[in-house]
Amino acid sequence: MNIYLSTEVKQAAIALGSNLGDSYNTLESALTALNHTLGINVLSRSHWYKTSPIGPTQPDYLNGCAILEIQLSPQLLLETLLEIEQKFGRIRLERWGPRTLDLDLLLYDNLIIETPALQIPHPRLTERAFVLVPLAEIAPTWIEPIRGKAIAELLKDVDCSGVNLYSPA
Ligand SMILES: Nc1ncnc2c1ncn2[C@@H]1O[C@H](COP(=O)(O)OP(=O)(O)OP(=O)(O)O)[C@@H](O)[C@H]1O
Ligand SMILES: Nc1nc2c(c(=O)[nH]1)N=C(CO)CN2
Repeated sequence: MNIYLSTEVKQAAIALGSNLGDSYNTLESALTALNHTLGINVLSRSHWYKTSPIGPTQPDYLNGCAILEIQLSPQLLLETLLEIEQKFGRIRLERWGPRTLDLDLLLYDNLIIETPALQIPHPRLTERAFVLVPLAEIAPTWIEPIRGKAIAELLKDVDCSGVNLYSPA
């Protein structure tokens, strides 16, 4: 892939998830891979959380979020996330089913994008405690541009009972 670096540095928020294989190592390695990508700098990251699965019956997930400084367009950033998913052998058998690595682009600066291939903010961001809990840890004042509400405010509207801090053994 050709990389076109912008001179402007923007911020993006991403979600990471895994519930197949060695999830902790996969998630840590995915963050390292992102940080080693031209045009991406991992600015901050949340703790990992063990979360009850939403969707079909499947193992618990490890979830977390990161804030990236980026010099890539939203489309190139999404392509990069999809490439890293593939690199970590993403296996996905069904919609919302188990996977080795899931990377979602949640927010990009204050942009709203609604195309078939890319929606920002991520359409299910505001309903997912497994995303809002880690995101609120690192970006509580970031305003979700469709609702015009801060992440810490959106967190108040979801049930966080299935989201627990994870400490690696
Ligand atoms: N903001 C976004 N972040 C990640 N993928 C997106 C986004 N907007 C659109 N997509 C598209 O959605 C496609 C399918 O995503 P994916 O397979 O991760 O869905 P899912 O994980 O099963 O469900 P969910 O989207 O609810 O997390 C991706 O290939 C990508 O092209
Ligand atoms: N707890 C949890 N549940 C999920 C997750 C996830 O990351 N965490 N991802 C899904 C598909 O995107 C479906 N269900």
